[in-house]
Amino acid sequence: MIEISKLTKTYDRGTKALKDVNITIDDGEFVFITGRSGSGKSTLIKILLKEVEPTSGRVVVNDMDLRKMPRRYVPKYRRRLGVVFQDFRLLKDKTVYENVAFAQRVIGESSRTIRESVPQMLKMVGLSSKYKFFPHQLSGGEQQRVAIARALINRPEILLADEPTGNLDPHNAMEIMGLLEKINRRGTTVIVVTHSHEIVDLMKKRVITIDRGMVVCDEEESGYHYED
Ligand SMILES: Nc1ncnc2c1ncn2[C@@H]1O[C@H](COP(=O)(O)OP(=O)(O)OP(=O)(O)O)[C@@H](O)[C@H]1O
Repeated sequence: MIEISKLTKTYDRGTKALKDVNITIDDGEFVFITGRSGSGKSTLIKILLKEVEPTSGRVVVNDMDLRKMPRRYVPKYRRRLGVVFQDFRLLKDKTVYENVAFAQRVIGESSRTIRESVPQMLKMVGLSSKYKFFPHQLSGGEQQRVAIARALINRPEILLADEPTGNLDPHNAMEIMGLLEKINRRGTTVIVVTHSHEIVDLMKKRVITIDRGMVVCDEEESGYHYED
C-alpha cells in the first residue's frame, strides 16, 4: 500500500513541483498518473524511489515511512520496487537472458534459481525464443518486454512504469499495456505514468491527473480532463 499525504516538493530554485498531494494506492491496484509536461509526475515517481527528498509531507510505502528510512536501507528498499522507463535502459552488450539474469545476480541469487526463474519470466513476457538476442536486435516493444521482465524478476510488490510506451507505436504500446494488465492480475500493484489519452481511455482504470503539482482529478475509469 502507498500512502501519500500532504506531500510538497519545492526544488532549489523555487519551482513548486508538488503541492499538498494526497494519494492512497491499495495493494493490487492498477493506477495511471497523468498530466501535461512539467506537472510533477516524474517528481512523484522519484520521491517514491527515494531519489528525491520531499520538502514536506509523508510518504509510506508498504508500511515504510520513507522519511524515516535509514540511508543504508535505500538500495534494499529500491529492490522491492520494479521500475520501467521510456528508454528501456537495457545493458547493450548483454543478451536478453543476461539482462534479466543480471538483476538476480546483483542480489546474490543462486545460479540454480536464476536458471529456473529467467526462462519462466521470459515466457511470461513472450520472449522465450529471443533469449540469445542482444537489445539492438529487438523491436522497441520487445526491448520494453525485456525491461519489464528485468523489473519483475525479483518479485517486487509494486511496478512503477514511467512513460513505458513513450517510444512505441500504438500497436506495441497496447501490447505492453496488455502485459502490464496481466502482471497486475497476478497480484502486482502497477503504477503507470503516461501522457497518452488513448491508452488511458482504452484501459478503463483509475486515473490520477496532476496539474501544476496538484491532484486535480482522481477517478475510476478515466477521469481525464486536461488539454495538452
Ligand atoms: N532537479 C530539478 N531542479 C529544479 N526543478 C526541477 C527539477 N526537476 C524537475 N523540476 C521542475 O519541476 C516541475 C515538475 O517536473 P516533473 O519532471 O516532475 O514533471 P513531469 O510531469 O514529469 O513532466 P514530463 O511529463 O515532461 O516528464 C517542472 O517545472 C520542472 O521544471
